[in-house]
Amino acid sequence: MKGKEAAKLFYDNNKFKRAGAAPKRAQKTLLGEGGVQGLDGKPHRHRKSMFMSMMNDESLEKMRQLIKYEWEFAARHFTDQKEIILYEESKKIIMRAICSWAGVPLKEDEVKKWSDNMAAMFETPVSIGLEQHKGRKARRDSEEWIKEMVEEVREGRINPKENTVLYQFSFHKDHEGNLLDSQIAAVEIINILRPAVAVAIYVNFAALALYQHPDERKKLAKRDDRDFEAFVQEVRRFYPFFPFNGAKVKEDFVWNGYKFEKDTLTLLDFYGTNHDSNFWDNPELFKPDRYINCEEHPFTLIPQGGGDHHTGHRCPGEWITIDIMKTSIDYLANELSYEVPEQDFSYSLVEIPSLIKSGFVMSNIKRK
Ligand code: HEM
Repeated sequence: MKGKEAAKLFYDNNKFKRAGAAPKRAQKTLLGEGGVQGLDGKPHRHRKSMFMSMMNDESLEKMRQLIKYEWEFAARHFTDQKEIILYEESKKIIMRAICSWAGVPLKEDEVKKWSDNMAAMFETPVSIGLEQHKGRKARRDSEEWIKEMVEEVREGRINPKENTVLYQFSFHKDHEGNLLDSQIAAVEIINILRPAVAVAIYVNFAALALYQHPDERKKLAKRDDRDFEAFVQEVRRFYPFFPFNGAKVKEDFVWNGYKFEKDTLTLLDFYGTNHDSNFWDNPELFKPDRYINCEEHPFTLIPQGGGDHHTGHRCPGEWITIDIMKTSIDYLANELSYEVPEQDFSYSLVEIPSLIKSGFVMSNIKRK
């Protein structure tokens, strides 16, 4: 299904459930088992509140400062190198910032190892053979790493600050008042780290958009937050990322003449909804101006899901995603000068996730 009305239906908790909707292969790599994505009803709302409580103003401001600090640190090193692959560098920048924000200790010489592990989980969810094996190993290793950390926090052997993800998730009690199993707490902490690192994919698409739309890039020189917001929203709408999600029908019902039978897996086409010409004017054009003075789009701009963040499955990481993108775009548009050598900018509309083939190579980087 696609489009505004279909999205409203998909996010109706009386009609659809998530239990049993995710394929095993994705659970073994991308999602993990026992996490918030597969819960429904009260257990879901309760677990979701654990994520949402971390997304307050103070905490988001902290994340903005951390990502700026990490970009600044990385930018200094970019100027010593002949060229860099933006995708590889931004995964490390984000991993440092998100671990620091989440209270997860990460040694500098382990940044690459663990950011590669996070990436392997989202780069392989639909793959088979060796690639699938790589994703599964990354999940096993990462869960073991974080599970041990949760146990150490509980035993008082490491003491993260109270307002961090590591502390809050380690001591979170479920809707029946029990501590989460340490394995599940690990799955949920990874549900913060892994998708944050995946924002590197959007950073890459933003770099491509800046390169291919120099007039839009010029607008960002004024550093007006409204222009940054519009640019980010258009990158999230225009480029492919998480193409669809699935849910199962709760009880038989009929909608617009279509019969939905209990337990039928139903997919909502996120990319198709973001490009639906019934709603979007010239959806195949990259046009950030379309967001100036317009209202919110809870069921039409759904790159990270739609509906309500608290009661539904919409991504709780949207604010962090947008903030990481804004800071990264500011560095790419205003803080750095660089050349973009000839390379393969193509990306697929059928692979999950869709990555720019070259990873976006930048050379001769200087501070402005
Ligand atoms: C790279 C950018 C991101 C994309 C494209 C993305 C996309 C999505 C999508 C499509 C969903 C499912 C929505 C649904 O089924 O209704 C989702 C859920 C989720 N996302 Fe994100 N996300 C991103 C970043 C983040 C970040 C930065 C975090 C955490 C800091 C995060 C944490 C989560 C969690 C915990 C869920 C499960 C929510 C639930 O089931 O209630 N995501 N995301």
